[in-house]
Amino acid sequence: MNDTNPMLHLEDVYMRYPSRDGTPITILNDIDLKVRQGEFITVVGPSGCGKSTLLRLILGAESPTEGAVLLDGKKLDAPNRNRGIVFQKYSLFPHLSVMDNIVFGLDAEAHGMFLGWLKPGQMRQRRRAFRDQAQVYLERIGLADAADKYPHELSGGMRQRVAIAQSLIMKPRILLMDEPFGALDHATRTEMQLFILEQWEQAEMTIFFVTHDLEEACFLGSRVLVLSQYYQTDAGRGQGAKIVGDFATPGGHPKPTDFLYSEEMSQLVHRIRSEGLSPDNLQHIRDFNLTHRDAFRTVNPEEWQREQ
Ligand SMILES: Nc1ncnc2c1ncn2[C@@H]1O[C@H](COP(=O)(O)OP(=O)(O)OP(=O)(O)O)[C@@H](O)[C@H]1O
Repeated sequence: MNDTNPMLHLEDVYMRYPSRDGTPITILNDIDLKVRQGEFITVVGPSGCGKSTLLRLILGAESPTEGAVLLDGKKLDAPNRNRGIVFQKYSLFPHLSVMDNIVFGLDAEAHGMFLGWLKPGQMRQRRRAFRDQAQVYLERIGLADAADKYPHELSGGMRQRVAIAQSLIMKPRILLMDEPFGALDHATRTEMQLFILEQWEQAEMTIFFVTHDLEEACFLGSRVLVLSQYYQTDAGRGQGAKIVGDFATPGGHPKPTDFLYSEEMSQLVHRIRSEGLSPDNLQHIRDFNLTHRDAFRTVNPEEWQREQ
């Protein structure tokens, strides 16, 4: 990686939120992360450790309490078309057709930029051009015949395709995906994994993809980041999450589908698990080796202790 000149640099980032009694709680603790253009970064870690917070910082929806998020060496501005986001649910407007959902971002942007000086005829022409562009994306996502349908008429997988197209049409440099396939059944999920790899290849984007599924993280990512708040430092027990693992995935990228079932992949999953996380077994940040089976699902310390 070109570490000296990364596209995105989270530089010594701390994120703190006020707790109920007003004292600040550290969520992200000194995150330093350099990312180059075109990486497919998957992010795993215990529930509540700060994965979505990390995405919000990269989106520019929030600013770090300390440190900086730099894009091309400059402090990140407010969210804009350079950075798209797809959530597990609720990315679509239920009252808009598939076509209008996809066109929405372009329309909103044009409305903000051109209102007041475009003549009605020009606006109509521009809108037609947007719809033509959306049609290209509809074909790309295999939903060319669904332009006039509404989200409630679509399956979960189809809805997520539309949500992805809604982001892609803005041609973002960075696509942020927060457990986008978490609500899908196994078959649809596999189909969507191949779909996003295809889109990533075609659009040459950088992707951040949060998931609780380690297999998914290893299959999709060119790089897997492990974020966790369970660690010790020389100063005592850690506060807030750090990046405790940063793995380049083998198998080339995008990987052949049979990588999903390969020995190489199960070794990587095992390695991440064994260098992973459990609240009961705090390790020094230098030598993580935490092995609870649910480490990457739910590790709320009280819950975990109750389960034992
Ligand atoms: N605006 C906020 N104010 C206060 N606390 C917040 C705020 N946003 C997030 N948090 C807290 O920050 C922590 C990290 O939340 P975040 O949603 O980033 O974790 P996560 O790893 O994405 O969780 P999950 O895996 O469950 O989706 C949580 O304890 C959450 O309650």
